[in-house]
Amino acid sequence: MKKVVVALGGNALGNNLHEQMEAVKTTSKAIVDLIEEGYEVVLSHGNGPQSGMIQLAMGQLTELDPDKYPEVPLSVCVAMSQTYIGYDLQNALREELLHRGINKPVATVATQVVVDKDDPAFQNPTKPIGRFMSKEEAEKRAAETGIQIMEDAGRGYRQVVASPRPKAIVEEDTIKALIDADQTVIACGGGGIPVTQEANDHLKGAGAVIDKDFCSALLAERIDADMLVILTAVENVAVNFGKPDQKALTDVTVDQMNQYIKEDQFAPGSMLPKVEAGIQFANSKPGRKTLITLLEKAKDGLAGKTGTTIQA
Ligand SMILES: Nc1ncnc2c1ncn2[C@@H]1O[C@H](COP(=O)(O)OP(=O)(O)O)[C@@H](O)[C@H]1O
Ligand SMILES: NC(=O)OP(=O)(O)O
Repeated sequence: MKKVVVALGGNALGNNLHEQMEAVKTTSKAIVDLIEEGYEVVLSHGNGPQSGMIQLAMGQLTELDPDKYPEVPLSVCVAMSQTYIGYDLQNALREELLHRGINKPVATVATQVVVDKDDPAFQNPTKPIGRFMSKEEAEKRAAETGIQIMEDAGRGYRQVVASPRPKAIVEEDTIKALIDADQTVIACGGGGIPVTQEANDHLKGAGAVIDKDFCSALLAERIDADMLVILTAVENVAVNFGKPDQKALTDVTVDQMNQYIKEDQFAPGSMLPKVEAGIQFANSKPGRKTLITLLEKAKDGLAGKTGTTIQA
């Protein structure tokens, strides 16, 4: 049986609970299609919009009464987003599996991911989170609250936070045990809850949002997956993206992708981390491949009919 890690884009999960509950229905159909095809699927997901939404909501409580509601660290907002999204996803998957007569338990693992406290990313925030804003609104919020902002792939302005590289998955053995028990696992949501290793076995929450594509690549390596499948809002990675001569990429080697990176073909904070994570996984062992495509095209992409495939 082919083992695949499917990384689901946070921007495809909707901007509120209602949108998310609708989105996970479509997602579940696409994922159960793969399970029916015989793939062993491990699911991860983004949380960019959701972690920002939770941080904003928690911040409003603090503004109301800082003594009663002290500031909630970003690591806790990420933990909340894992359960907020995992809960909806696991319920929708459970329902879709049962409707198709497949008796397969689904579980979300609250996953902590170790980052290096000296990671230079802590000094250079690049991860867009929360809602999209106009330039004027973003600049006003930055001046009022001290947040850092960045233009996000032609879609508007967003807050940016530190995004250190994932080094180790604390709950790796739990995830493997659930896979071995033939359960469908949702893990490393939102790139994992960022923690640093401290003295006396203590794990301390870090103020960051790990890129879920890098974390999914690490997860895929650690569970010895055959393929990393990154599902996002475009069917193909493109060169000259957004320009009249835009060209979709289909089968690309790691060397070609590295050349395109040198040419600045992929936007930082959106497509660049996907391509870099895809290269990392494809390079980690002979035969491993990464597919980047649309959620609705996952089945066709795995059948080699569409999407962008990266291999060494
Ligand atoms: N070269 C490129 N090719 C395709 N898409 C690109 C490229 N550069 C930037 N993008 C943008 O990246 C987006 C995917 O990133 P993002 O929305 O952050 O991912 P996620 O689905 O994980 O939330 C695409 O929808 C597209 O707007
Ligand atoms: N954590 C993360 O990478 O989320 P998005 O995919 O939603 O940006």
